[in-house]
Amino acid sequence: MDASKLALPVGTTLDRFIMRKQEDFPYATGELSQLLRDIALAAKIVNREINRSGLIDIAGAYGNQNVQGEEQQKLDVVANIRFIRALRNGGEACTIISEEDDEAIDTGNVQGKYIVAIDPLDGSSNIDVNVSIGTIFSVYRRVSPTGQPGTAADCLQPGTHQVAAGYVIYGSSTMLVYTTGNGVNGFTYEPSLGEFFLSHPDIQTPRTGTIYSINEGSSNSFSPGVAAFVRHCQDAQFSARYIGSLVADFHRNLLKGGIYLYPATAKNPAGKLRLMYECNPLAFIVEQAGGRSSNGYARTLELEPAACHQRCPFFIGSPELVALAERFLAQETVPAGV
Ligand SMILES: O=P(O)(O)OC[C@H]1O[C@](O)(COP(=O)(O)O)[C@@H](O)[C@@H]1O
Ligand SMILES: [Mg+2]
Ligand SMILES: [Mg+2]
Repeated sequence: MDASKLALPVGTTLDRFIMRKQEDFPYATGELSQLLRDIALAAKIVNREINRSGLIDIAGAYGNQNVQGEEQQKLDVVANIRFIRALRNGGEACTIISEEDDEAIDTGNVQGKYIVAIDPLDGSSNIDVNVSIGTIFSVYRRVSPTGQPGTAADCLQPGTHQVAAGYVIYGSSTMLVYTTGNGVNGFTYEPSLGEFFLSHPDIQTPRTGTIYSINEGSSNSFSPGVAAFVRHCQDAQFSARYIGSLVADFHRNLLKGGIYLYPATAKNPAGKLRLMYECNPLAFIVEQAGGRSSNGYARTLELEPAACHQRCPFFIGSPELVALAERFLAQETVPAGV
């Protein structure tokens, strides 16, 4: 009997993978690696709270509205506290842009070189009904000198300046998927060992697919181009899949091929999703996996942010499907201001 068969390797931990990747960058100083570890630690704690959210008094509304005018759920607030605390204690982030905070947060880490934009809990409408939810994060290097708090210029950088981006999906299993601009890798959480293990190396998204994800409840106010594209998907007998948690819809389509669309609608004339901590990080990931992302006209990563919580229309997924949707929109007259 080959003894090694008795103790099969458990795999590559996230920590070890981060360290190995750091070696790819001769001038790396370990700060970005530490920041990614800080995010992973907070994700483990939030995962524990999500898994037992039905048992502890963590369900339901918190009783406040965030800057978006959305009712904050208790888990939105808990996740926000956990990630901010981990990033503040970790010392690498000087400023945090969070969906749940009106203003950018000065962490006090004046030597910190990084800005983190974060959606602490994505898919809030699905929190209390045991449907997959997530966390989305984006990392930029500051442009202002260290030794002082981060500035507005540090916060409002286009997506092309991201040095890392990722998401955590709290689903049937918990996964962390991230990129530092060197491919996309996915790690599955093993709760009994408290470790993320490499489970999805070098993710590549299929060039096309037969899944489309859009809230058809808003179809009355879809632009003619969006309506025509949705009809095309229906005529082609694509599968309509819409969980209502961006992270979960994006993750499925990333692995299987497909397109997620959140266009401008009467209810959300500028789109619903936020450029800095929802669209840019997922656009960085999808492009690193061979996919495509735009606002229907311009590449998401090249959009110039004017405000931390600005929204934008979002088309993301398999490159051929997103390009096709853009062609349908191009046949429309371009609405003013897009
Ligand atoms: O209910 P709608 O309008 O379809 O919107 C669903 C979308 O809104 C979101 O819930 C917005 O994110 P938050 O939950 O972080 O606010 C996305 O996850 C999801 O894709
Ligand atoms: Mg969100
Ligand atoms: Mg959120």
